[in-house]
Amino acid sequence: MRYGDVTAVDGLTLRVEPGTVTSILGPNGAGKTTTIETCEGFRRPHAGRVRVLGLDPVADAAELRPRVGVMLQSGGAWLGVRTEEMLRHMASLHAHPLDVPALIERLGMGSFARTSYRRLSGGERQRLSLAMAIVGRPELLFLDEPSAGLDPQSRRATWDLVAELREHGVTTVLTTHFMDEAETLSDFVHIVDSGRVIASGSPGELSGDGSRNTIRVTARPGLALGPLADRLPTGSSIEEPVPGQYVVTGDVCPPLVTAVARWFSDQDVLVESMLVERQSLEDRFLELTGKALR
Ligand SMILES: Nc1ncnc2c1ncn2[C@@H]1O[C@H](COP(=O)(O)OP(=O)(O)OP(=O)(O)O)[C@@H](O)[C@H]1O
Repeated sequence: MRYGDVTAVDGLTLRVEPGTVTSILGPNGAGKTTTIETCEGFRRPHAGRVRVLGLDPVADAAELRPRVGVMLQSGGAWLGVRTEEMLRHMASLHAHPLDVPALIERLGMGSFARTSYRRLSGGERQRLSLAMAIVGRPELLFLDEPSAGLDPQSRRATWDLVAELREHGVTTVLTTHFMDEAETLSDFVHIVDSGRVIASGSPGELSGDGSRNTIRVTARPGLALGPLADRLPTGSSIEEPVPGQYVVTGDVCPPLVTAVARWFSDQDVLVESMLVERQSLEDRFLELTGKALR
């Protein structure tokens, strides 16, 4: 996908399994929104093939519309319309919509049900957009930064809703900058940078994959580490950054943990504590995409 000279999405390949929650992560400008909008049929790809529920999002838009829920990054409602009115309108476009008052109650929108869109706060608009996306009981849901600007309560309510929809077999594809959101909600995560997928997997696989997992050992200070360093596999290292605190860095696997424990035992040193620390999804994200601002 290009905008003039800018190639926003560049040979990106990803597949979403039915009934799962998939998160697309990436720095600002990575191409997430463009990807999602292409799947929603709002943009026609310049090259490549996009299929949504087996259909072409542009050519088969009429067939897809009732089956797909879309939450855009910006609004989707017109300024003068009241919250409940907008939801009732959306519901009227679908054959078997959710009950509007129940949805308003479920998403805590009662206090602004009669407020016009123009007067809604950013978070209230977000909640209305989410409600608009799900009121038609979609099979597939696209959520572009669903919890941006939400307070913690609304964020949790959004997470609960996505998890509940998943239990009912709904497939969700979302973009987010919140790593905890991706970690909590997703079955699969795709990290996108410069219009391409650069890493994919479950949140556990992605964060566990990294080279920055550590074993932290507390024991008698000042041990000579050379002999242990010699026993460690290539790519691992050990240091004592604080007296009595030893840190082994590398591909932390069960044999490495055993080797480290055995070495301390061979020195007749009592290990006071030993902790395996896995890097977080955020650590992995920064490792893959770099720390420079975009
Ligand atoms: N309408 C447009 N016209 C020109 N360039 C655009 C347009 N929309 C997006 N771009 C450019 O395409 C690239 C990808 O943008 P996109 O909005 O898909 O990124 P994103 O990953 O969703 O970013 P963010 O996290 O900031 O929302 C960026 O370089 C952006 O400047």
